Amino acid sequence: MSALIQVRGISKQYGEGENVFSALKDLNCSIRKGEFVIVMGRSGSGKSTFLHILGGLEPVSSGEIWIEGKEMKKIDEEPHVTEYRRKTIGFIFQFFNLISSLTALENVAVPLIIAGEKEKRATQRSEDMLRCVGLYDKRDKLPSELSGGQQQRVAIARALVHGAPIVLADEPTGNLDSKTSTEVMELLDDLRVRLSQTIVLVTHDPVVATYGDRVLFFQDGQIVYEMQNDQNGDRRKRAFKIMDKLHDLTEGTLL
Ligand SMILES: Nc1ncnc2c1ncn2[C@@H]1O[C@H](COP(=O)(O)OP(=O)(O)OP(=O)(O)O)[C@@H](O)[C@H]1O
Repeated sequence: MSALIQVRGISKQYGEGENVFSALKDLNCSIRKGEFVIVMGRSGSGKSTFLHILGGLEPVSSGEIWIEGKEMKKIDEEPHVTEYRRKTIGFIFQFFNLISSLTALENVAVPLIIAGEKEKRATQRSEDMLRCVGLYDKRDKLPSELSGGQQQRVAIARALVHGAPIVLADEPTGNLDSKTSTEVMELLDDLRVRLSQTIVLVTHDPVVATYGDRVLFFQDGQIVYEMQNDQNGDRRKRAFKIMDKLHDLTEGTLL
């Protein structure tokens, strides 16, 4: 697998003068095409900032990011950044962020319609995607008529419908119970393999983290440890190993 995302010495500062705060500090990493990368760390360690920067929602203060061999600085300006977000990135959030007045099908179709796809084709692709997440029969329901897990599956369908090579997920199971969380993770992992996507996922949950190929542990805006997950090993053992490491790094003050 070749490097899809290259992060070279990036830093991110918020504020100015005396109030300047460094959310990311000289951070380096490389993510391969098709990899499933988990980002963990205590609250405020810079996980969401990292995801937002990768997604083109925030610029870096210094350093370089290369995506598919292109330097992001060149992407960072309009109109390229909007196009980058539309074509290259699929976002999944903790609170689903579905549009409450639109049906499941219409929500999934939104990125395609915005990208200028004809309505008939957009509907067809969205129906196919809803089939993939097992919700075709709920296509005409509003978000309020769906369970939390179903809403997140609609959000996953929306994130993947335009075939983005990179999926960025910020605590996608943070609002779900453990059984639904497992279902959502199984689905995401299955789709990732079927659609050849690369996922970077932020979570506080060690069980969710077991789905990744690799776990990056953040502390004070830096990656302080990396763990390869043995996908053939026992999931419970993997979760304990991750939990132990988190405990070591945060002295039990993570959550
Ligand atoms: N727009 C902003 N202006 C100022 N400071 C910010 C801004 N966004 C984030 N920060 C600060 O940067 C640091 C990193 O924030 P970030 O949201 O990336 O952390 P996180 O690891 O995702 O935390 P959590 O697990 O609580 O979501 C925090 O101390 C936060 O207060």
